[in-house]
Amino acid sequence: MQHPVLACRQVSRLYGARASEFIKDGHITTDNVQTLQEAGITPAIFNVDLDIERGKTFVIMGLSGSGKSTLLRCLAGLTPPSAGQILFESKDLFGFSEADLIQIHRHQMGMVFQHFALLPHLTVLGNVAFPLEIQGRPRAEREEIARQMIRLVGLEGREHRFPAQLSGGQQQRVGIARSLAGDPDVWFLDEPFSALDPLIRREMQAEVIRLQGMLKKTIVFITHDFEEAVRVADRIAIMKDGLVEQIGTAEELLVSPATDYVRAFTRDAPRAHILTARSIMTTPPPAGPFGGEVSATDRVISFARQLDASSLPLAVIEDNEIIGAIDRAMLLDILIGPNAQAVGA
Ligand SMILES: Nc1ncnc2c1ncn2[C@@H]1O[C@H](COP(=O)(O)OP(=O)(O)OP(=O)(O)O)[C@@H](O)[C@H]1O
Repeated sequence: MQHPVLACRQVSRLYGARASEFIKDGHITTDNVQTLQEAGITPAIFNVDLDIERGKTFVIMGLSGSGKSTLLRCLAGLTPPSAGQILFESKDLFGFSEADLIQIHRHQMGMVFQHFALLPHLTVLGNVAFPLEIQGRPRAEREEIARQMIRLVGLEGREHRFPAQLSGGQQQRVGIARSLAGDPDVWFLDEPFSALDPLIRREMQAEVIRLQGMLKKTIVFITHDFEEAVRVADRIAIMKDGLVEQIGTAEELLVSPATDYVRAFTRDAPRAHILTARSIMTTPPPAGPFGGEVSATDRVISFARQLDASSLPLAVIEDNEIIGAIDRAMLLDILIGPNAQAVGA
């Protein structure tokens, strides 16, 4: 198996005047979060273990204050952990010299934040070319790359505008183009779209998916919106009070939530878009007849109409074999959730 691009090994970050009393030889001296809290310490992240695979989109989710930004900043080499190790390409990220870390930031990592952080006195072209200027590339080369990036995010023709002359969505496109200009290996996006209107937000999510399809970056994406996570993620980590509650695909989180918190977090998820035939089918399948066939990996949304119109169950196929069946009565459970209750009930 390929090594992960980024990994956390027992990573914690503590805040508070007495934090150092609880750190010895690179480890936290207690497993008990409450002990830390009683000493006035905030474990912004606590004993986090995770692997981020190459070319995949890893989403970090959780409510405000759960530790998402701290985790991202540790992964990006911006905030050193109080204990544990961040591995970047299997090497200790905070073991690099400051000069090497600067080179990693310039050449291998790109970042987009919620507030676009564009340079107001530079044009779109100037903003997008800025990281290339820092890299020391010649003017002609950086302008050519910047123009390509501007085209990539659909802002052609607006190269000479200033940030204040752009809408929020357009500004964030500039942020995206700028973060990609240096051709980073890892692309960090910290709630990149939460300041945008819902419609623009969906457009930008589609944009990330489109860019990811073309560029195959490794992405670390923070959001507190599960629907957004479902749209962009390969895998999702759900955080609560500095702890990672569970890591899995959206479907794994829905089908086998590890904690009540994860179950509650995913309660309003768009189930038909997430669940596949495999995770809802009954086995062994009945002898038939069947009203049609679906593949085990098909999402419910793709065959919901066919199922609704069929009085017979659908056969679920894998490797040319019938491995299960789905009937119409299941559709309601999926669409409204098996334990849904009327409001006020
Ligand atoms: N520099 C700091 N000094 C003290 N406490 C901090 C610092 N940075 C973060 N914290 C605390 O650590 C916890 C996690 O913060 P963090 O910003 O990582 O959460 P978050 O999930 O990103 O929240 P949000 O969604 O609101 O951005 C919070 O309780 C926060 O107050």
